[in-house]
Amino acid sequence: MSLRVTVYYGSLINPTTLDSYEANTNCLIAVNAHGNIDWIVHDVEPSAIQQTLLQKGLLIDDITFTALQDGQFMMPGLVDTHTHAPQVPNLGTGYQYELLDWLETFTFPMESNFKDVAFAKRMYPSIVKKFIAAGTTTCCYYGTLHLESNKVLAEIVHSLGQRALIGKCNMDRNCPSYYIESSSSQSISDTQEFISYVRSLPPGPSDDPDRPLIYPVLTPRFAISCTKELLSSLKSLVHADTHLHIQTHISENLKEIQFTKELYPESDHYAGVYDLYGLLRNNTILAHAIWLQDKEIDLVKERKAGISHCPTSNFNLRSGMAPIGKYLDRGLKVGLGTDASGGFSHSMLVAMRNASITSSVIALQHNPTNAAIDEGKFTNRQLPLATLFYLATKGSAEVCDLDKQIGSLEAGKSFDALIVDVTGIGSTDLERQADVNQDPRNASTTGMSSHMSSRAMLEGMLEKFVFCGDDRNVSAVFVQGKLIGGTSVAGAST
Ligand SMILES: Nc1nc2[nH]cnc2c(=O)[nH]1
Ligand SMILES: [Zn+2]
Repeated sequence: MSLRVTVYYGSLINPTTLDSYEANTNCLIAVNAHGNIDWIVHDVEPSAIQQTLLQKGLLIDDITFTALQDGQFMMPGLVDTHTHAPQVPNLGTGYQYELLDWLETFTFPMESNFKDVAFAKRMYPSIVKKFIAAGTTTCCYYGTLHLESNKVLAEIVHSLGQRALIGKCNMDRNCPSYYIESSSSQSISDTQEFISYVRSLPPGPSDDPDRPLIYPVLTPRFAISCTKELLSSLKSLVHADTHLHIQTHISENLKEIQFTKELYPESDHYAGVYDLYGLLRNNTILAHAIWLQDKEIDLVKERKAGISHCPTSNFNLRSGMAPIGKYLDRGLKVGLGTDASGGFSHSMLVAMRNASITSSVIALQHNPTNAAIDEGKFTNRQLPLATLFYLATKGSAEVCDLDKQIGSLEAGKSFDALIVDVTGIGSTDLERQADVNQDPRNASTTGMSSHMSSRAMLEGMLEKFVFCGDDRNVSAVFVQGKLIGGTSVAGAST
């Protein structure tokens, strides 16, 4: 990376709270040589750019300057809080089954292929590139149970420049004989080796060990697939390592919950099992969480663990609809996950759409006449665009306990960002809006757009991207300041 400061100029859409975001035109964002954001200034007219740079101590000749084009805006990168890299070859298949049969029939057979390291080396590069092309700058990956193939996954993610949490699955019971760990002690020693391996990878463009690209994440697959002996060992491991992230599945499917109850009669509920083994804390990511009881919600909140809402998968496997509005009103941290291949898409845009549909169906169930309701801000209501945007970025960063560093574009944070280009999505009106957005002086001469504020135009652009966009609209993907993907990159492909 060049030692020069890079300055981006254009529209910026940035999440702020659960139900609001900033949308500003003519923003300058300065990114330093380590890929961190030095400063952001809003509403700088083109004629004032040089003066603004001078005030910041920069000469235009000393920087790399990139101006966004009409129809483009910057936003923080998407953060996928839950997906399975080795299941991507199965995308779109197997949805005639519910969770436990689906695991047995489709998922374990596919994952077991990754025993072969050569297979992992062949498959993982294109899998990771798919997530990058979709605008996912940070991804929480489940790997398989295989130590060496998980190292391959970590190496590939690292070399492609994506930020990620990567976990080696722990699973030593209730799995088929061809895909199960030989003992809890083997599971633990492989896990320890994997954690050390990931932590020994170079930090990446930041050059800062406190901002690594890849984090290890402890990954007990779910309570059903772990013996108590294994969970006890994992407890000691997490107790000794408070920085270690944890991810697992919880309360996804009613048969799964029943089986968990039978295996762990000593616990009051599903969340209680994980709590008993010290697995609920501020850096724990709990995937699905569809059927949490009230006391589980309280416990998860008290432990500051986060929920990964995986609505596409929840529909496909007919697991249920997570009451995300209720969780938000109860103060839980919530992010979104694609959960490939329970989810049929690697794209967080698809997760956002299905989160919207889930909330709409819940709203219709509870309030079919759309009467005024008085149940908190989000409970039983359709989630607005601002909330979907927040969940996919800042909310997901909170769930990963990385919100000090990523999730929004702010001075001091890493420049993990997208340049989105919405020209060509659906409506020529939008292109006219985009023209106006770039130069407000055009507003009086551009048909229907003339009465629209730049805020309204940017809202329209974000909405179009979320509901109608795809990889083709992701022009540039930056992680820690480095351009790692997007359609603007020569040879970009998925
Ligand atoms: N959706 C989903 N749920 C799980 N529970 C345990 N393993 C899995 C998995 O691979 N996918
Ligand atoms: Zn999953």
